[in-house]
Amino acid sequence: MVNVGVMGTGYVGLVHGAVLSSYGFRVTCMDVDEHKIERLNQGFSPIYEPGLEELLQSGIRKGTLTFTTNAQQVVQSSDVLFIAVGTPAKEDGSADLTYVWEVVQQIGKYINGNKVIVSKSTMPVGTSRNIEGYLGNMLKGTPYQAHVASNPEFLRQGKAVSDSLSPSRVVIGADSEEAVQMLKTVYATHLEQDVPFLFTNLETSEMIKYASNSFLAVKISFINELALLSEKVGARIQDIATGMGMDDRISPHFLQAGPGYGGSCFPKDTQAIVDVGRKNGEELYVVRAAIAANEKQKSKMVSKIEEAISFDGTLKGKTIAIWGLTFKPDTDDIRYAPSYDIIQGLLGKGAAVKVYCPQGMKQAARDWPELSGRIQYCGNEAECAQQADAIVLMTEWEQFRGVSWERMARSMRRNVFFDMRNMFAGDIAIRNWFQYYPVGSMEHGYSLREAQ
Ligand SMILES: NC(=O)C1=CN([C@@H]2O[C@H](COP(=O)(O)OP(=O)(O)OC[C@H]3O[C@@H](n4cnc5c(N)ncnc54)[C@H](O)[C@@H]3O)[C@@H](O)[C@H]2O)C=CC1
Ligand SMILES: O=C(O)[C@H]1O[C@H](OP(=O)(O)OP(=O)(O)OC[C@H]2O[C@@H](n3ccc(=O)[nH]c3=O)[C@H](O)[C@@H]2O)[C@H](O)[C@@H](O)[C@@H]1O
Repeated sequence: MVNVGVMGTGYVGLVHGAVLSSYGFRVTCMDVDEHKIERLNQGFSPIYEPGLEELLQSGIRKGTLTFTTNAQQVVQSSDVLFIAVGTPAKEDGSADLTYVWEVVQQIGKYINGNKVIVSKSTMPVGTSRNIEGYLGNMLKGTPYQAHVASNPEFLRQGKAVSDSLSPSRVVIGADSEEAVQMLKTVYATHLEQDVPFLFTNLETSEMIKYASNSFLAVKISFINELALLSEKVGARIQDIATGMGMDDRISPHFLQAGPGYGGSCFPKDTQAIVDVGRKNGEELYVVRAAIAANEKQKSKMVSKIEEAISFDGTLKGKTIAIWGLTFKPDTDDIRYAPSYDIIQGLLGKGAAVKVYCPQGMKQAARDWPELSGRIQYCGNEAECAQQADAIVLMTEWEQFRGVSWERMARSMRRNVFFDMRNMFAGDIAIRNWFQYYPVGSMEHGYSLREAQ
């Protein structure tokens, strides 16, 4: 039986480790964060991800899943080591590989046999080759070999467990036959399930990851720009997306207009690939435009709110209720969430801001200290809406479907609803109580009859 080590227990490492343990592999997950490891050893998931805690507890019970802060232990007890640490953006947009190199140095220091080293983290092209070179040097004069592979992760937060159990594809970049064979063993279940596999070299595999995320970001920015135009010319963005999506070559996915993409990956990965382009003398104009359009989208949303509710020419004295802080539903992650920019924009224009989010409030209080004392955290949607002039729905949490529009509206000073996700675009009831502003159609001129 193969022993698996995973270094880094974030959204990717933890889910990956838990899923592999459910296939019966003996998995050790390692992290430098002692508090996280302590919680994990008690069977608690440090992140909110549907289905994860059950999987963790089952692995712990069966004895196939263990957690440690000891790098030596994980390196020496594993046949295959997955690197799943963060690769955040630096100030200049390039990927910060500090954590990756910390891990690689630990592997070089403690390696005690032949190992397969697999990058799951998203790393700029050339990084795996550098890791191969570094470990090769470290192992000179020993009988050991480090077989390096790139195996990018494509899971989505909020669906991380199901995406890991049934991935869209498995991409394996490797020159070494040992690495390929090891990964075929680890992913035997996916091979049996006929999940598509792509074998390629290290560089191509690294690029596939950035290419995929950048392309999705381009798609979102494209539809968002058309949404802004649609609001001016009387077209309806959702119907445009439907019409475009009927063409198989375009596909209907990732054409949902909104306040701009966020999360820990699209913003940083688009910047990182532009940086790689520059360093190699190739300006990536399309990706750069997607980044610029995303920034524009967020500031346009602030202007839209300002124009609609500054009946006396200012946002000063207006209270705005923000529903949803996380960058998408079913996650507690607020990294690069568009809600942050919109809150800052509204505060900058003098509005008072109240917020409610089913999962993101603890994180916001911790990670956005500059907002502390400037926004009011609320216990639920109703408390947030109370005495507000407008509600701005930033994240499409399903629980928002359960609210009573009448109750909300009656508790507010004014009844304006900005639906940044078009969650209620087809809902007649909300229009009985609110002046309703979706993204990408000419509301509130969009009448009840048209909505039917
Ligand atoms: N979050 C996501 O949905 C996806 C992320 N990715 C990529 O996967 C990588 C990891 O992302 P996340 O899981 O979101 O990151 P994360 O920030 O949630 O977790 C990273 C973990 O690595 C740990 N760490 C840092 N230095 C370490 C060291 N020297 N040894 C052991 N552990 C260490 C941190 O304490 C943290 O727990 C990134 O490159 C990201 O771009 C890829 C696909 C999806
Ligand atoms: O590399 C990563 O980390 C991951 O990044 C994204 O996954 P994730 O960030 O979890 O979330 P998405 O569902 O892709 O959404 C990203 C952002 O785009 C926005 N979005 C998405 C789709 C859409 O049509 N419109 C839109 O505005 C979402 O609201 C969110 O803010 C990719 O979808 C994953 O395949 C990839 O593995």
